[in-house]
Amino acid sequence: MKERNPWHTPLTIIIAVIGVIAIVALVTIAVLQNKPLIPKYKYGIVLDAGSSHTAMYIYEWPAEKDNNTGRVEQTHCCKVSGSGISDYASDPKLAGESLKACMRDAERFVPSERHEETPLYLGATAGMRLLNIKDSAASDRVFQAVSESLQKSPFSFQGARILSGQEEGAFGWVTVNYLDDRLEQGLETTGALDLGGASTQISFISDSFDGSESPSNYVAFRLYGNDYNLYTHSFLCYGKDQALRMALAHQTQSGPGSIVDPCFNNGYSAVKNYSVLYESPCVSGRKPSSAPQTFTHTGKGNFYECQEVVKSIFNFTECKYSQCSFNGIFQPTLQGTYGAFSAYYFVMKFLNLTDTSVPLQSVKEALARLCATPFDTLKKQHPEVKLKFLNEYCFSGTYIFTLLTEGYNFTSRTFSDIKFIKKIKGSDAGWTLGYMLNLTNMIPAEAPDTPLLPHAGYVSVITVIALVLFVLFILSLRPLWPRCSQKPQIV
Ligand SMILES: Nc1nc2c(ncn2[C@@H]2O[C@H](COP(=O)(O)OP(=O)(O)O)[C@@H](O)[C@H]2O)c(=O)[nH]1
Repeated sequence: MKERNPWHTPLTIIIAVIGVIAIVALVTIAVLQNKPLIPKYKYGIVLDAGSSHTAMYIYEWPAEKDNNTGRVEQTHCCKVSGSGISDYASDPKLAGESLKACMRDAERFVPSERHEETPLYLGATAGMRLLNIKDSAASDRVFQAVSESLQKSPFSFQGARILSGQEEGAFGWVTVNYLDDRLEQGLETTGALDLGGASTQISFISDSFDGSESPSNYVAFRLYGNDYNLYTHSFLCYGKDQALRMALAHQTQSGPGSIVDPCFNNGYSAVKNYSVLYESPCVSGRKPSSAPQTFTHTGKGNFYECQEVVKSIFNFTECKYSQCSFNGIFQPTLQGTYGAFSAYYFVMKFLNLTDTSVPLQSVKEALARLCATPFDTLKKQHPEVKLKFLNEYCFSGTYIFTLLTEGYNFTSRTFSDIKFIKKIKGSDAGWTLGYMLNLTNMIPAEAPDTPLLPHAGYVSVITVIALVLFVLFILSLRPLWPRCSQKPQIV
């Protein structure tokens, strides 16, 4: 006769089934309870109304993670066609019209059920700062027109305003460090170098700076439980387009009918209007009293001579502080690494000079070669590059080199601390993300509480504990285990 399996008693089978059901239920509940919710995103839109153009950025973050960092990402960027809003001073309505195509784009990228709650900001930078200096009524009319246009969008329009240079510098620094996850983790921060069309910003933390020597360059932050004493300065008129105006103004002081410019390649020639050149407040005070209507601008392409012209737009001597960058502006000792973006990136990328491990002398030599290249050859070498940019690379490269080395005092040792960047983890480097994070209170002053274990770790621990409990439970029933397999003992 076949012997019965001693485990096949009704009691052990019932215990095993209940045990398995209990474990499955425990793990299922743990997984469902703690599973991140189906990603539902929230959105924010920032329009960067720059001097040369406007760009719209859409950011998204998981709805349930408002207070965590490293989670806000740029999902879309739309370049507004045409020029910057400050160029519409004579016809402000067109400034509002120009934004419409990108706003329609935003309606497609942001799910319609989120439209109403999505904040929409417009921040204007140095182009509008200059228009405001030149004609504040015209600047108000431009803001009126863009605000009316944005109010018609389905988003929650939060206003249009000019950012101060200090805000532009500080928010650029926040963006770079946020995207690099340096703020939440309390890591050493990286400085931010931003070169726009009309202004340039430098922002960094220096141990030697606590704000006492030059309070106007000081911004204090408390982020994720850490205090930061940030040095920041924005140089109005030292963006690359206004710097070029100042260099041309220097060369046309006497009102000549033509100039031969070492910062433009040999073979370049254009007729330029005196009144257009001198309309900017950066140079308007220097307009020659007698000059023809136009002048012929031709190039001769010489880096070393160009550097002399570029140096003439800086004042390196005046300084009432312990140390200065230029124009009598205090700057503490450079420290740490730097992310250089916007026009720094465009120009250095074209020049193939984004690798800063090359010696400064090699950068100089590359610039000397570029400036010495005849313009026709340059056009043949780069048929894909827009002429308005190609014309100016000799000037722009020389300007960047001079600004960094003579202006901010980067040396052949510290130059390699600069990284020329466009994006970090898919989001553009610039002030817009930092601006939105600040306005939506998305970076807490204190570090948020974090769960003891990550989700996967939590589920594993629960499963292991459940199994151990089950085994212990079975073992505790040992007295009930059938003993029929034991041999009868002989007494
Ligand atoms: N070489 C080059 N320059 C660019 C490009 N896009 C913009 N720029 C120039 O870079 C400068 C800075 O541009 P941007 O960061 O948009 O500055 P903003 O308009 O002042 O905000 C301006 O002089 C622009 O004309 C590009 O694709 N290539």
